[in-house]
Amino acid sequence: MEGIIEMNQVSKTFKDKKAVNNLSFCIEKGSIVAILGPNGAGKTTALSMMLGLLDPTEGDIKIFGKHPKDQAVREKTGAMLQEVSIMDRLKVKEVLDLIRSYYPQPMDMNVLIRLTGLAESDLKRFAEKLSGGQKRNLGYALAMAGNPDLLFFDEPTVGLDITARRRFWESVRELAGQGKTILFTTHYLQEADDAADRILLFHRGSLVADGTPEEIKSRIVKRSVSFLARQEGPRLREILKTLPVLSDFYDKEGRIYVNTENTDLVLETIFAEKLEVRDIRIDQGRLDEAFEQLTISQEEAV
Ligand SMILES: Nc1ncnc2c1ncn2[C@@H]1O[C@H](COP(=O)(O)OP(=O)(O)OP(=O)(O)O)[C@@H](O)[C@H]1O
Repeated sequence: MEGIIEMNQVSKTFKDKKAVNNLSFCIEKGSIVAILGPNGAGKTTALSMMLGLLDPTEGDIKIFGKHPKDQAVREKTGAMLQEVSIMDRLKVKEVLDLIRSYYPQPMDMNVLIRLTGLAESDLKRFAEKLSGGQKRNLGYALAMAGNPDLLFFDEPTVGLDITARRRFWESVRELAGQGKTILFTTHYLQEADDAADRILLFHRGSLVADGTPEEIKSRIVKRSVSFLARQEGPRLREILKTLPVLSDFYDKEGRIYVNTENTDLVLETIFAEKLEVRDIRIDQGRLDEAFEQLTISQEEAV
């Protein structure tokens, strides 16, 4: 696979604050990657370095095999940052035409309008008169105006309603299907899970997990097998304690919970040992709870 973004031991320090700490990863062509992390995790700083807006204190960044500030890289890159700044006194169509004119092969205006959900009537309006959500759509259109191969979005769905959010992610999927590479930041595990092929989990400037949403979820979400025991004899406890996959086990309101990474093995043991249990349930912990726990436990480890 072709590496579009290569980060090699990249750090950024502001005075004595290490905002990004020794990041190394490679992002492949056509992928949709989420940088996920709580406030202050270093997401925006990392993105700004990839865009060439900030220089790393240490390490090396290559975009399309070149320095992020290289003109050839800029021509193939689009970005929508948290604050969408829009030129005053220009109508939406005029702004889009102006930005498109800077690029050798801009995106077709009709495609741009379709993908971003800007209405025909929006095009004739002054950009500064648009609503917050419409300004975001314009920000998205401006990011794509040059028909870039690589797109960066910093918290792209903040302030968008559910319909606009869905349209946005559908269009991002379409772009990835055409071989474009997309990197976005988010605070929400659910959004990263819904939209990304790969999640880079940041905490306090460091990369603490890297994998598919399934891998990240299975790492951080606890699963449990629970049941009611007909007789809560010592044999049951002894057998449960021998399970190699056990991470925790407790009673709650008469139900026994076995927290485990391998629910299949717990079930197999229950049946093989003919344990007298009934009403067996498999539960998956909530994603948001698990994410919160992970970031808290990372904080405690620091
Ligand atoms: N220009 C700067 N000068 C000093 N410190 C900075 C600067 N920019 C960022 N920081 C600090 O670096 C850390 C990482 O900030 P960054 O904005 O990258 O985090 P983030 O993950 O994008 O957060 P958020 O989700 O709140 O946008 C924070 O502690 C922040 O205060």
